[in-house]
Amino acid sequence: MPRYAQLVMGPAGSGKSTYCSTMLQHSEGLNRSVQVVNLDPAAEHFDYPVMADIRELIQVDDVMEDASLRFGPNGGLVFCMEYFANNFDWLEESLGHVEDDYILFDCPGQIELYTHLPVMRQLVEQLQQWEFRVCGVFLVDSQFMVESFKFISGVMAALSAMVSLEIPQVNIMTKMDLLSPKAKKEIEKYLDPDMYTMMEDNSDTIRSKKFKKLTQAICGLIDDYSMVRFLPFDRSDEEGINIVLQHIDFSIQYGEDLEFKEPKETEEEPSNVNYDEFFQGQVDS
Ligand SMILES: Nc1nc2c(ncn2[C@@H]2O[C@H](COP(=O)(O)OP(=O)(O)OP(=O)(O)O)[C@@H](O)[C@H]2O)c(=O)[nH]1
Ligand SMILES: [Mg+2]
Repeated sequence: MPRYAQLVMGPAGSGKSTYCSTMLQHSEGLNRSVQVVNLDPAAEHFDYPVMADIRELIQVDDVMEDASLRFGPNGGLVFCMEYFANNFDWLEESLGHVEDDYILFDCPGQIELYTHLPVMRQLVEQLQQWEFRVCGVFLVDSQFMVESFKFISGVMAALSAMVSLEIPQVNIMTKMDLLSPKAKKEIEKYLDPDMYTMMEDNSDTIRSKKFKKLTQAICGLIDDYSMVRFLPFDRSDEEGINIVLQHIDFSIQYGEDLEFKEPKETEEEPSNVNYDEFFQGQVDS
């Protein structure tokens, strides 16, 4: 039986932990069993119950306090993640093995983890060895995507995660509820972008010829290969959350091997009781 995982990634503050707790609640509503693992050794608070927490293995504060290491917060986090990569047996033990496992991994926000450090790729390879089908979920804050140059850098960040992890990836624009109606309209063009038009709209602002050419080449590459698309995510919109979940499920073929489960009987009982009472009433009268 395959197991399923979402690797929830993205820059600091992009909404990863909120996404995990929203997705967890949404899945519970669908009667689906989903668990969350916190992989952020610097996490201070999150509002979901965890199946496992990396802070039981190692914490950034402890690393920073260590006089022989002398790390700051960023170096400390990288150290923690490397320590984690050398101790995957901790994760194996914490995960156990439940039938139809579906696990969300809430990852740290340091962008270098997804661009050039090997840790996340090692994690993906390890999960695949444990029979997980892994989907990368890359979150970007929609507030920072409403201008085309910010958008291009968001696309590049998502793209570097895609290239370095080599797994299916769903890109998401978070915090859509915070956008004004005007910005919401504006952002539609970024969800399914035409990179050529976007580049032309802004080519006057690029002064250097070399940069103009480079931006043109990057935009062309992204457009020609349909490399990056974004799905909107509004934590209050159940239908939208479902669309995101369907895309992810599809990319890891979730559901194909599932056996049919009888619906829970407890939900049926009250209506049966009412019928019984109704018919009893008919007989009595
Ligand atoms: N309005 C709104 N706020 C959100 C949404 N998602 C996240 N936030 C807020 O954005 C802030 C950061 O969210 P987190 O979920 O902690 O982001 P994160 O990516 O886990 O942050 P780090 O782990 O520090 O990298 C919090 O104050 C959240 O309440 C959203 O969809 N809508
Ligand atoms: Mg977080």
